[in-house]
Amino acid sequence: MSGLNHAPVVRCGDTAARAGDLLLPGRPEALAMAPAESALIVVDMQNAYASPGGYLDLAGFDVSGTRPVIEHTARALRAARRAGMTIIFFQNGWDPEYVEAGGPGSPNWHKSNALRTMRERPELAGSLLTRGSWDYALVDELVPQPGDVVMAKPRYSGFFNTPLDSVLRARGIRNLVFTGVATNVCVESTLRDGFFLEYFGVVLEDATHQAGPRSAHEAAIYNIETFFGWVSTATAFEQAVEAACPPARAGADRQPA
Ligand SMILES: C/C(=C/NC(N)=O)C(=O)O
Repeated sequence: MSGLNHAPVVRCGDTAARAGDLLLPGRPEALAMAPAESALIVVDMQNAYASPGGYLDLAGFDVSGTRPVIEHTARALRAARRAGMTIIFFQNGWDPEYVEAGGPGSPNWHKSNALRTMRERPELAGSLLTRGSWDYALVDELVPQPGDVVMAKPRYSGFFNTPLDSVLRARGIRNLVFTGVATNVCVESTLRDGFFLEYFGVVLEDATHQAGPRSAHEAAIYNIETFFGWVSTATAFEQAVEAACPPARAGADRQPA
């Protein structure tokens, strides 16, 4: 992708890049990150947000552009696994009684388009973003593997009322690489909160999709690039992993006959 800078390089702690670092081209600068200090955060790749017939679709948002997001997230997952990074899948939603969603005393009750849609269409009551439902489930193409962390979140930010910060700190993680839906809601909210908590956040822009018009995605990317973090692509991430972790020599892992 054009526009991704290769220099200068930013590294958490402002130290020089070290052997084994991923050197990720990005905007406004490239980032150097040790895989052991980095996590791939897959935000809400649930049927609700990425599948026709899911919540966003039913609420009138265009989800026709989410297929490439699934594909690019799958590629980022393969690369992150190869690099040995921590992988965190978020699932947004609430208990079947919607206690965690908050009642009329919560702004979430008023602003959540999922809750509003269910109030407007009672036949959908109990089905949107409800734990245990098809809508809540991750898309079939993105299956967590043993060792991945799957975390529920009840609000847009992955840092709010979740163990995310303590899980990351316990592992010494400083860099967060984001994919998922929606760029302008949960991805941006989580990356922003991470910024305030001193995490270095980078979004893979081709592995995200907005809720709303394309200009909402562009505005979120602008905010991230200009104020809160860095912007790269799934392809650049794959290539950075490839460069840092070259494939084993052909035959090197064969057992002796
Ligand atoms: C609009 C919306 C976005 N969620 C997200 N995962 O970014 C919602 O949950 O209502």
